[in-house]
Amino acid sequence: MADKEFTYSDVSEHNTKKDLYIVVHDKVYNASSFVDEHPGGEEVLLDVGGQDSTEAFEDVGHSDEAREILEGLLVGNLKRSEGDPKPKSYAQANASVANADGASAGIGLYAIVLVGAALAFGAYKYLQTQQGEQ
Ligand code: HEM
Repeated sequence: MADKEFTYSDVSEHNTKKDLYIVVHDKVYNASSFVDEHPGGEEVLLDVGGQDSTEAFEDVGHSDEAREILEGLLVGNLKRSEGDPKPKSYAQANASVANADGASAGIGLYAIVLVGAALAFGAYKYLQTQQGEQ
C-alpha cells in the first residue's frame, strides 16, 4: 500500500478533513485520522491538505515522535510530472537562503568599508589643502 504512486493532482483531490493527504519530502501521507489529534491544531493541517507541506512541517521543528506518527500515516510516494510545483526540499531551500544572505551581507560590508575609506581619504586631503592655504 505504501508503494502506491500518486501524482500531484491525485493528492490535490484529497483536501478535506475526512480525506486529507499531505506531501512531506515527496512522500504522501493520509493525515485524516490525525487531524483531530494534532497538537498544532487542525487548521494548519487543513491549510496544507492536498499540497506539499514539507516546508510547513519542517519549519515547526517537529520532534522525532511527530516523525514517527507521520511514518504511520504513509500511503505512498509522490510521482512528480512536468508542470507540477517544484519540490520543496527544506534543507536545500534553507542552504540557498543562508548563502544568499551571507553573500549579500559580505558585499554590503565591503561597500561600507570602501565608502568609509574614500570619505576619510577625501577629508584628509581637504584638510591638507586648507592647511596649505593658511
Ligand atoms: C501529518 C503531519 C503532521 C504530524 C504527524 C504532526 C505532528 C505533530 C506533533 C506530534 C506535535 C507535538 C510536538 C512535537 O512532537 O513536535 C506537533 C506540533 C505542532 N505542529 Fe504538527 N504535525 C504534522 C503537520 C504539521 C503541519 C503541516 C504544520 C504546519 C504548520 C504543523 C504545525 C504544528 C505546530 C505549530 C505545532 C506546535 C504546537 C504547539 O507546540 O503548541 N504540523 N505536530
